[in-house]
Amino acid sequence: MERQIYLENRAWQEGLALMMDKLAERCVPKNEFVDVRSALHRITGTIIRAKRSSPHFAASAMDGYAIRARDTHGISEREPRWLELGVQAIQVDTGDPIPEGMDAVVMIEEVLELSERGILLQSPVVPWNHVRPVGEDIVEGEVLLPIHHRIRPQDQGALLAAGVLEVEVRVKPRVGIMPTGDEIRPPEAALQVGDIVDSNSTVLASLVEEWGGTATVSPIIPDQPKLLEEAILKMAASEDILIIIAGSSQGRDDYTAQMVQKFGTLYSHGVAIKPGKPVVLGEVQGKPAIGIPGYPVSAYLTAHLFLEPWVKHLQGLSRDSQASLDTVISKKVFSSLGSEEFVRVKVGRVGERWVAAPLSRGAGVTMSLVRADGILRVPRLQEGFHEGETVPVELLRPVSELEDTLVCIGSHDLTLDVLSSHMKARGGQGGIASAHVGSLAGILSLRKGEAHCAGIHLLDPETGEYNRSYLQRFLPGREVALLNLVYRTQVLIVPKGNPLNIKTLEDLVKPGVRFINRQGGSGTRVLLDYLLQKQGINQGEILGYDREEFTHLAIAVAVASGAADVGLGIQSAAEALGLDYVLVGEERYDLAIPREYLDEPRMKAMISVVQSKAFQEDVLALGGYDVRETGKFLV
Ligand SMILES: Nc1nc2c(c(=O)[nH]1)N[C@H]1C(S)=C(S)[C@@H](COP(=O)(O)OP(=O)(O)OC[C@H]3O[C@@H](n4cnc5c(N)ncnc54)[C@H](O)[C@@H]3O)O[C@H]1N2
Ligand code: MOO
Repeated sequence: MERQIYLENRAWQEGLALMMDKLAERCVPKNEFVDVRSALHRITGTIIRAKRSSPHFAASAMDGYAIRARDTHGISEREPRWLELGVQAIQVDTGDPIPEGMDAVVMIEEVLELSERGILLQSPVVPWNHVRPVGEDIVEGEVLLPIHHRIRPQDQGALLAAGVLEVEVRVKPRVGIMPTGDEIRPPEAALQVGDIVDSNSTVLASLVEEWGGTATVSPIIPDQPKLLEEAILKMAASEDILIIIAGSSQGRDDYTAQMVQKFGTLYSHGVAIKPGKPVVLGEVQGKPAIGIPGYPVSAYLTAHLFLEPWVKHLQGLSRDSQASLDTVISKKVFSSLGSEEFVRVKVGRVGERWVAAPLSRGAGVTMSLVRADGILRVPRLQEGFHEGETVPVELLRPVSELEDTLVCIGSHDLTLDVLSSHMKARGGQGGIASAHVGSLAGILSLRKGEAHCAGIHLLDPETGEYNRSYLQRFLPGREVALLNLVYRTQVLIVPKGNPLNIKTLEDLVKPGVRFINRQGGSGTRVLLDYLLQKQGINQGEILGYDREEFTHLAIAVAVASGAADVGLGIQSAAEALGLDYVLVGEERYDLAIPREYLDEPRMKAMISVVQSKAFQEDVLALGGYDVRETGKFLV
């Protein structure tokens, strides 16, 4: 088969419209009847009408006596009247049918006296007093639910009350999901180097369920045209929508587009989005066939853009519009011209403003989706957004949760995640939204009013003191508290067994030693530069001094993967990845908190967690931390 090298670059809306125009009329919703008791969340396929009235008999609305209203004409306080029990007054409870001939109810509290003879009343009663007439709630033939309504618990109640036992709903669209790739393994498999767990199938199947469809996941199909062909044809025979995961781009084993072309029609291979560009849009045997790119973030996003509309279409629905919020961007976002980019962001409210902090952009970083509070779209013809620009964010979490979130921008430390989960464990919804930009950039975020607190560890080379002088320099005139979070050990992170025998900073200039550095403005970088200067070591002689990463874990990963031989970072990052390390020194890591946020309930909740024993014990368990001043405000 001939390989097509260039992907198409039309707007994703155009790609979807192409598909819809060709297929929508052929793929139409179907109806079925289901028992109302198991119809929760199903979509009505027609107008649903009442089969009987409710109540279907006149019923007493109160506990008391059923009477004839006319028997009470002329009664007053001065002329009370006895009504004979069993003849003029019959005892009823709430919900009982009104006995033949009676037309009103008096409540038991309104009866002046009760004897064997009867009840004594002192005021007249109007007809239908405390009687629920037939059909008060529902009248036979009345419309109960419109078409295309998602059935809720209260709807089930009304349907049953109205005598509807079976309800006509849309048949759930059947989505076939086919994971492909020689390297893809089922979740329970023991993994060899190069193997990848099939996580996408489950994510896609769950999305399909959320959208009202049912998903069937096929076994994992290896990258062999013959097997792929068989599997696609089998899926086309039984499913309404076909999903082929991976094999969508240009690799040697990427066959999805060719398969779609061979057995149906290929409408578009590629659309102008990022991530998710190589998506395959087509039709096989009259069914929508979508080739979903293998990278997990790309898979999630393309499923939202192209699969959701089809699952909804087959139920007669259109896509729900996403709640959106105007936010201020905390960090410049670059984006390439020509593609619409979907950037995952954390969102929090600082003072009167909503702030969005961009998360990792990699299409393989599934945690960016787990952490994300929203998605920021950078339009095709724009090169990104400036820091401080106001932009709309589509929300992935309810606003109430975000209201509760503390925004912490600054240096990265593993204890921030522990802190966040302790806050949530105490019943707070929000926890901490942290963005890792380095200590100095964190202080600047405080200056711009974009964060409640900044994690900082900045050594003043003049005084050997931490943090305070930087606040005085960069936030002059502002009252800022310093809450100690931890003291932590900075180490040279080296591979297990320390093969290059690195002992001191001087070893960084040994021939062949490849270093990996932290970004300028990070406290770790300031510490490194301070120590190098003190020891008279020339930065220029360190191979890799210019290679930068943004977090301690990223440094540890670079060493673990062999991309570098050594980097400076915190001990807990080395321990987290099972690496060896050489002690360099201890440093102070504080949370800088402007005065005006100290009294906010979510800030008070955080401070009380920092001061708690349970939090400090969890921090110590990470290794490489000291909590001797944790939770203390330092001058
Ligand atoms: N030369 C080019 N290379 C690539 C291009 C390109 O335009 N030219 N596009 C890149 C982009 S963008 C994406 S997205 C990916 C799309 O990849 P494929 O759909 O072809 O999928 P694979 O290459 O097989 O896998 C990519 C990645 O995803 C993992 N994967 C696959 N299936 C699953 C699954 N079921 N669960 C979890 N993860 C899965 C797979 O192992 C790979 O790591 O191509 C770029 N390359
Ligand atoms: O477009 Mo791909 O989906 O970035 O990774």
